[in-house]
Parts: sequence; structure tokens; C-alpha cells
Amino acid sequence: MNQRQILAFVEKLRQARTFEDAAQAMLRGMLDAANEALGASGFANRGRILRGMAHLRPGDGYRRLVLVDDAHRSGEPVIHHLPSASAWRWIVTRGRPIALDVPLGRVWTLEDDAPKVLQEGGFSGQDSVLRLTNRDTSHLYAVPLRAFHGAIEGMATVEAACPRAVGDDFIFPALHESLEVLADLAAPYLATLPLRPVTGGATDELLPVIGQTMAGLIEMLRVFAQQEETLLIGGPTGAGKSRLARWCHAQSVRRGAPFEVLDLIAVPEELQMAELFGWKKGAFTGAVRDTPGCITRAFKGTLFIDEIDKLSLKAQAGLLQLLESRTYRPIGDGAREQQANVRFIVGSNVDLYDQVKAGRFREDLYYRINVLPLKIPPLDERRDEVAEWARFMAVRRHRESVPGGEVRILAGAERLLAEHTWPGNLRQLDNVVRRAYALALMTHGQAGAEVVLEEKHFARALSYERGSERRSALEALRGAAEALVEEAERLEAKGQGLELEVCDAFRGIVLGTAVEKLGSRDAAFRLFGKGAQVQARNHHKMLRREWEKVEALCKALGEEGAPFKGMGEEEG
Ligand SMILES: Nc1ncnc2c1ncn2[C@@H]1O[C@H](COP(=O)(O)OP(=O)(O)OP(=O)(O)O)[C@@H](O)[C@H]1O
Repeated sequence: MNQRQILAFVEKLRQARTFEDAAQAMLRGMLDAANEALGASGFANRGRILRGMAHLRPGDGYRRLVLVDDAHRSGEPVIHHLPSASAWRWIVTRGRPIALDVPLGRVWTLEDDAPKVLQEGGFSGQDSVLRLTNRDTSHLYAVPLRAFHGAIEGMATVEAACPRAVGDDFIFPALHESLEVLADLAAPYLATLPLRPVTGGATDELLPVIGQTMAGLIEMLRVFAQQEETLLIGGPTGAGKSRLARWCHAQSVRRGAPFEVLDLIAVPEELQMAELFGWKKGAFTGAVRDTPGCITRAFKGTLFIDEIDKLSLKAQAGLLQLLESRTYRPIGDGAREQQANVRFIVGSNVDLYDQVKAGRFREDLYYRINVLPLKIPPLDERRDEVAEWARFMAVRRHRESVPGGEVRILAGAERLLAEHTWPGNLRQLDNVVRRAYALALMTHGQAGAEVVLEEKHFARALSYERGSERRSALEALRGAAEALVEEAERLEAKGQGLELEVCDAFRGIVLGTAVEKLGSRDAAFRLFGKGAQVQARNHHKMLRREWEKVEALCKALGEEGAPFKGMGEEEG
């Protein structure tokens, strides 16, 4: 690049108002430089420069992706392309530009201006090689984008199609200097300019609220959802990771097949392999019949493994082998190797790389699952969503009792919620909404077609919330007992009564809460020491009996409908 070109480029960067503007200017510059290098090379009429891509990906996940696609300039629909996970891995580990020779799986770098092969014969994952081949890419150049402090915050790539140049230096030596200059000049702008606001993310049943902050992430997630590669959803507990995983499944071609959840917090380490792979009769004490694991149950569908950091080192080895070979064997079944036809989504609320550094998580597995990482921000960083979520949750609660009913949340109440902090994220907000709803019913009597939630209901619900941080379980139980005593008094005043037997519903309420929280009946029973019943598959019957008592309590309190989702349904 000559000085005039550099000055013109800097001027464009200075005019950029958003990350997208600056990224587009940089990619345009890179594509022009690549075309120039190709024109001057021996492959001038035998290849073409296809596209450039830039992504912001500071540590924990993709923030934004910009694509300039010259291969589709003619008005063909732009297919959503994803950056190469292999290129990213090399960029992070080497900290310098690299080139990929896709058909050979060869990775190059430059040392003293001479190309040097870093790896021969396949970079990670057939999926990503296929993805590049499917979009005609034979050569890919990747350059790191560094923030002021030198940390790599993203990557820019240029893709080219030139089958004749496979195994050759191609234009790498001639091009690398221009790409590095453009990336180094643009990186400070890319790291500091605001993201272009994304609006109009279409909501649906599974994702009913999308605020401004989430819209850009959801746009990317929509693309990620349609890929086959492993998706890693990070973010604090209660932020909505498992719901988003389900949403991704519904967006994918696998949507007609099962969506299975393996929540590792609820599975003891010694059972993790069995839960994943299933077992054969007699494989261990208590294995009375062949039992499929979640990989088998998710056949042709999606398996969401939540709290992946809780995976034992042994199970990590098993999962890595499965991800690499796509085959597995149920425990105790030496003979039958089965094909794993499943898309994996994994969830984590801790920084997995910290776990790698601490020696608790295998580095190779980390890179295997860190192909499409996204981090869901805490609710406090998307406060524009609080009121809308509260409305959605209140209506959802009301319709559990009164199908088709409506709920109004008064403006003062919404303000109160928007000002509050939500360390427990959406789960905490849901609890507060449910509590406020119960309080509104207590003051206004039975649920009618419309319920109005006022500021005082939320103020009281939030006061329990603050208290609950300090209250022991026993104190919380006393609070519940007081509410029941108040209710008995109210009913007595109306000439009705409340029998002491309604308190038998408590076991059912505890189990229902655990099922909702853990997302699985098996896990809920195991949590309360009833693993044997799960093993014998007796727990569904037990739950049914407990739920009859809960129904009796609801009836006595004049509440219609089931207090827990799925209550009364037969499962498994
Ligand atoms: N898309 C959604 N639709 C309806 N409710 C939601 C949605 N996302 C989150 N919620 C509410 O927030 C609660 C927590 O969501 P979820 O279980 O998905 O969080 P999480 O991040 O997976 O939590 P954890 O890390 O503890 O597993 C849900 O029980 C539900 O009440």
C-alpha cells in the first residue's frame, strides 16, 4: 500500500460512526489489496477473491460479524457465512496472521518473509473444512485484530477460490503486509466504535422478548442455530441459556426431532457417562435393562448439555472422543458402535478458559466445543427488557390459572422493576412476578379474567426477595406457613374452612419446584435422594400421587389450573 492509499483509508476510518462502518471500510481495503495481489500473480485469470469477514470476539463469544461478499455481488441471495473456527484457533494461539490451504488442510505462517507450514493434513473438524469447501473457498487468510493493550479482540479474513494454486504459496507472501497494515490501522476503531443498533428482531413463542441489547446477538444466534457445529452458550445463571438452546433447536433443520437436556448439575459424576451414552443390562449393579442415554434419545435432534464445566475428566474424554468420531458405545456394550446423529449445544455459566487454565477442563475439548460461542449478557445489562419480560411472565402465570386471561402491570410497578437490580436474572424476575401475582390475588380475591398488578404488590414481593438472601430455609417455610394461616383465616371468615391435610401438598410443591428448576423429573427426584425410584421408573407414579395433593390444595384455595408446568401430564 502506498502512502496515498493509507491516508485515504484512515480518512474513511475517521468518518466511520459504527463498528460496522469501520469493518466494512477495512474489508473493502483488504479485498482490493487481494485483487491487486491476485492480478499481479501467476494465477491472475485462474482465481477470484470471494469475500472478507471481520468479527469482534473478545474472549467469551462473538459480539458482531460483518461480511463483505463479492461472490454474491450479482444480486444472488447472500448465504450466511461463518468465520473459520480453525483460523481463529491458530490466530489466538500463534498471535500472528496465518493462511489456510483448505483442500490440503495446510496451515501457513510467515517467518522472515518466507512461508512456513505450521500444520499439514487437516485443521480441526471436518465440519469447518466442509463449510469452507461448500462456499468455494480454497484459500483463506486471517489477520488478528488487536485492541490498544495488544489483546486479540477479533479476526479479519479474506477468502479466495483458486484450485490451481492448491499447495502453492498463492498470493500469501505478496498480500500479508497490506492486510496487516489495514488490520492494525482499523483495529483501534473496531474496538472502540459502538455497534450499529439492530432493531426489529422477530419474537416468537420460545423467545417472546428481544430488547435492543440482545437484538444483535439474536441475529447472530439465528445464523448459528442453523449450523451443525457445536454451539456454546455462556452467561450467568438464570439469564435464559436453556430457553435459548431450545429456541435454537426450533430454528434448525432438526426441529422435528427431539430436544434433549442433560443438566450436569443434577447428575453425579459417576453417572455422567451412563446418562450420556446409556447402558446395557448388567453393565453395573442396578442396570436391570438396556437403557438409552441422551445421545440416543436425541437421535436426529439436539442435545443441550448444561453446566458443561461440571463434566468429570473421564466424561470429558468420552465426550471429546464422541465429538471427534461421531460414534459411541453404551456402557457395558463392547460390540455395538453407534452413530451419533445429534447436534450439540452446550451451556456454561463460568468462563471455561479459566477452567482450562486451572486444569479442570481439557484444552482440546474446550476448542472442540468453542466453535460458535455466544455470551448472553446479564439482565442488568439489558434493562430495556425488564418491563416487557415482567408483562410476559405475569400473563404466563395468570394463564396457568385462567386460560385467555389478561394481566395489567401499572406504570409505577414497571418503573420499580426497571430500577431494581437482578443478580438472579430472568429466573429471579419470574419469581418476583409470581410472588407479586400471588399477593395481588390475596388482596383482590380469586383470579378473574383480568388481574392488575400494582406497585405495592411488587414492592412487597421485592421485600421478600431482599430478605430471602438472608433468610434460612426454615424462616422461608415459616413465611409460607404464615401465608397459609392468613388464607385459612380469610376462608373461615367467609364460612369456609381449610383442612390441615392440605399441608400434605408440601412435598408435591417442593418436587414441582425442583422439576421446574432443573428441567427434569429424574434430576428432581435424585436431588432429594430418590435415585432408586428413578432407576426403577417408579417416580412418575409417585409424582402423580404428590400432585393429587397439590391439586387438592389448589382447589381448597380456590385456584384453578396447575401451579406447575406439565403437572399431571404423564412423562417418560
Ligand atoms: N425465552 C424464554 N421464554 C420464557 N421464559 C424464559 C425465557 N428465557 C428465560 N425465561 C425464564 O427465566 C428462567 C431461567 O431461564 P433458563 O433456565 O433458560 O436460564 P439459564 O441461563 O439456563 O439458567 P442456569 O444457568 O441456571 O441453567 C426460566 O425458568 C423462565 O422462567
